[in-house]
Amino acid sequence: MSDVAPGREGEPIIRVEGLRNVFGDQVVHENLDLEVRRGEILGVVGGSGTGKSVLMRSIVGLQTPDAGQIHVFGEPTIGREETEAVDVRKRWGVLFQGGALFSTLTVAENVQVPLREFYRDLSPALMAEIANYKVVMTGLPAEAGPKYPAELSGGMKKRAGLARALALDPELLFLDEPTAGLDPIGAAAFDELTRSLQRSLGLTVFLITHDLDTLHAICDRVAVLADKKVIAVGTIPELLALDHPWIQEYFNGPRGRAAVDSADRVAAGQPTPSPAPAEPR
Ligand SMILES: Nc1ncnc2c1ncn2[C@@H]1O[C@H](COP(=O)(O)OP(=O)(O)OP(=O)(O)O)[C@@H](O)[C@H]1O
Repeated sequence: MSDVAPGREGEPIIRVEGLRNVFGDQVVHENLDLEVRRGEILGVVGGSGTGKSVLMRSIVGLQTPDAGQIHVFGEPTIGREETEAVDVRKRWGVLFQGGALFSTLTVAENVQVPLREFYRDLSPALMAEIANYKVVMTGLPAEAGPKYPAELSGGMKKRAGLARALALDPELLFLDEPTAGLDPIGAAAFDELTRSLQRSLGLTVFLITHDLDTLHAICDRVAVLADKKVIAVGTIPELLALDHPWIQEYFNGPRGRAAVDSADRVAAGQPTPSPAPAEPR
């Protein structure tokens, strides 16, 4: 666990109980429980189609589950009108898969979207100032603000999406496969950025990923989705002690072992094939 949010670290900030999601005759979640603790980076893993994104969408209110309870910051989020949940929604930011930027808006305008939604009274000058600050905070050059998404590299788009997710100074950050599509160096740099922002801003992070290097580099705990539920949550050594076949294959397969070797080299201060550069890619 990280050393942020003194006093309340470890308290559950998200509590999911008995979640059920069904699409037609496909049961995606059945009796799924999960707690996310304040101040942690929780990695969420599972095979393709196990319902990681549906879980995230359920938590942030974009998917209405068929059963179950979800509390975020102690407030129920299921079945509430958007206007009722507004105080809770302001306290989180979401980076969707691929960045999900509005292609007709500049980077700075994209970052201003949540500000316009929740703080309509802010002056245009202040909104522009906040947006520029968030852009730079994610490691993008200030000149990226007036650019359109099509003018950015994949890594820069992810950073722009992150800047938008941080627009409202959230306490809780949802990241859906943030390093997917990035080369190993860009992915390592994004991991580094996530960890440093989480520490400096005291964030709690819900991070969906397939990236074993990310899990080893920055996640405090990992939740494993399989069999329609969260079958285990813990540190990687704790998970490795379990004999579930998917967990063993995932963490102990060739890619899992390579990620362990890489993490060990970082811990030992030895050079690795994918050092994090200063510049965004
Ligand atoms: N709106 C929807 N309507 C119908 N089926 C859906 C809907 N959203 C998700 N599903 C189905 O639910 C299942 C879980 O989808 P989800 O996107 O959560 O998986 P995932 O674990 O995030 O997968 P991946 O790792 O491939 O991104 C999939 O079979 C998907 O087709």
